[in-house]
Amino acid sequence: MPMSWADSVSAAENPAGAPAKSAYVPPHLRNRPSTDPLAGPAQVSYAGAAALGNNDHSGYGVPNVVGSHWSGQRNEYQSSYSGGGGGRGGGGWNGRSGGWDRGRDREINPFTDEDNEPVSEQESSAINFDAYEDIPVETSGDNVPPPVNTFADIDLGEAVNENIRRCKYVKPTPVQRHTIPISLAGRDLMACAQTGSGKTAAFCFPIISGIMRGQFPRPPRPRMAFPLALILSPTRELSCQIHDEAKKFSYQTGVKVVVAYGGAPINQQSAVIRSETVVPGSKVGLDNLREGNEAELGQGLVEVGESSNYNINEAREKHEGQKFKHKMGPQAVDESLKILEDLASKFLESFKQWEEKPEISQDRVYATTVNPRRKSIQSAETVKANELRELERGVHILVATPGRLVDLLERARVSLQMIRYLALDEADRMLDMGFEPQIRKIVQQMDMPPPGVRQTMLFSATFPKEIQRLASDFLSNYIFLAVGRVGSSTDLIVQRVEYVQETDKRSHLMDLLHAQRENSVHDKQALTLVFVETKKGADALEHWLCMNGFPATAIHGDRTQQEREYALRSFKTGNTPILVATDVAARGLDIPHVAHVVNFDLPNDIDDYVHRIGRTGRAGKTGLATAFFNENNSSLARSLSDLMQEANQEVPAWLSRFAARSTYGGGKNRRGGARFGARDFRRDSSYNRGATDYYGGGANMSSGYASGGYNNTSYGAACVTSAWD
Ligand SMILES: Nc1ncnc2c1ncn2[C@@H]1O[C@H](COP(=O)(O)OP(=O)(O)OP(=O)(O)O)[C@@H](O)[C@H]1O
Repeated sequence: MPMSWADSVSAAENPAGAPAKSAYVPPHLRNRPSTDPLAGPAQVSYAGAAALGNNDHSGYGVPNVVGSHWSGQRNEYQSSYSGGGGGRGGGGWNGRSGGWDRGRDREINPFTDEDNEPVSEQESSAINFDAYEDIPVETSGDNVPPPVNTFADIDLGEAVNENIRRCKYVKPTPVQRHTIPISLAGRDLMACAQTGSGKTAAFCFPIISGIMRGQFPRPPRPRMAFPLALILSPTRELSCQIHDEAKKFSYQTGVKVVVAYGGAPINQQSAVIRSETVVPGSKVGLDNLREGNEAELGQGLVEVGESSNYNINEAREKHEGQKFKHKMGPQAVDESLKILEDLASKFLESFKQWEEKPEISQDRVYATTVNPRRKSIQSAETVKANELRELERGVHILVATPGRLVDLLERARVSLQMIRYLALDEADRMLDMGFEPQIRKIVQQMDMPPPGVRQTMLFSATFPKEIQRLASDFLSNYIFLAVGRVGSSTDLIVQRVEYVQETDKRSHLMDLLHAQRENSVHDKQALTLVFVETKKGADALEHWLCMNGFPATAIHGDRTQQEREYALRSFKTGNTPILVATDVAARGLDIPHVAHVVNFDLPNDIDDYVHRIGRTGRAGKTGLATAFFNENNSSLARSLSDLMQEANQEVPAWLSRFAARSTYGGGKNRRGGARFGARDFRRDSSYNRGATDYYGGGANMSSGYASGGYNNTSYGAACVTSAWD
């Protein structure tokens, strides 16, 4: 007879009640010391989303959702573990004998990673939860599960609870209080909450907990990954960050998280040799060469040649052992670049052939190409053997950027047919013009179960209506949740706008930085993030700042992955406390101690502004954002002025005059109708006109927030049509 998850816990702890036969053990219960070594593990039944109170997901019983394909799947799921465990090596979802258990033994403790030093008690208590107390919350949709107040109110499982303690999260943030019960109930969700308010944990906790509770079939094919959950995000850095967070939340649970993102090297070691010694951001690399460090090209080459053992031999023979010795003049540098160029084409050649012959060793095969403009080596295409190996070992949660995932799907490295949970972080960005085709391909045109079978969660701080409309294709009878005003910035960020002509921007920035330096003698960790509009602009400003004695680094889409990672690390550690960035760093990145965000160039869209300034003022901490505004930004004046008013910021009179003159621009969501992305687009009268009633015969809007309530706050203040009007 099937047991509930809670029963299985007690059964595992009480061997007397355990079935005699070997049976499936949820990952979080494996490796627990048993009082009776002969007792078999507990048997659990599938208790996925459908069984957790979801009133619209009938799980695999959803009739005719996509025809017989899914009906067949359902039978398979039901039968896979009946009778308990069987099969391979005492269970383990990935079908590898003892795989998860061994993996858990070797699991690196993410809480001791030097990049992720635990937050001190003092720092933790500095998180100002009071800042969130009166935050307006609105939910709409059928039967919205009520929010919880504490983590103890939610049954996430002891292993996750322990990790929450390790993270020093004392209580859930508002978005977590509302979304976790909704997600645990198996409901689809479109959630909008302010930057830095804890959305990552809000989607990770229920996914991890759901996987721990669930019972899933073994993957049908070896050498192909069949993740149960997919988390998509728009940038490599954000995917890595989510991966790091998810690893912490799932530590010692047995749930395995893998990240797949484009452009990183297969082998960090050889990549470091190439990128840091030979040519990172060209400048540093070439300086390295000039200043006497050895460029260990020969060594890198040998590694590649030996492991790929394929077509690279020619290049290897030619260059093996070559080292570029110190004090290289410009001529030697040019010469080295020429050799690198030659190598790059060889690598590319080898890469192409490898693509056709995947049985060839994947170790350390990578392709590079030379970017002549910047005279640097760029990883054009990278085959990441480590990543592939990780995937092959089995994965529960795959965190990926869309491009890389499409690549893996097309090469049949990953199948989405077992996906139970789909989360899109920065969902509005993922569905705007740049990403939409890739997302549609992944979600609708591959083998992912359809809405209603999988559980889908979309998160962002901004949610323009047209994007909501697109997103609804991916959802089934979903709940819309808005925590804080949709698309607004948090009041924790002090926003300043200064009128600065283009030609004065640099000197103005210099003044700001000088003032900051004087004021922050004792605050060495304060970091400044400077946003510019173009990649070229980022390079130029970085260079200019460095020349003027301000240690700066830069991140943008033309930089190699190694350069991007290096820049971010250098910024985070405070080695270069100024980071010049394009919008590639605008979303999601959670960098402690960013005290000041400068919009050197303002973006064209107010949502981008919201995300950019949201790199400061996170998790209840305060921050400062300064924007340089001039005539070129006129189209943003009105939405910027409104946004600032809503966040109780002082709006300069000159900006109000600009705003009065201009119509709405700078924010597609702001045009027409209620502003600030307003609320659930299904509540628009135009939505239901002549259309099927989304709520199945009568909208049931509920304001999910009991205490406070947004009507009691100042958010509907004079002059401002808030999202809640
Ligand atoms: N319950 C909690 N208690 C304390 N800190 C928390 C809690 N939940 C999350 N945090 C911290 O808050 C910070 C911001 O979280 P997160 O990056 O998930 O924000 P976000 O809402 O996704 O922001 P963005 O919109 O910019 O992507 C992180 O440092 C995270 O560790």
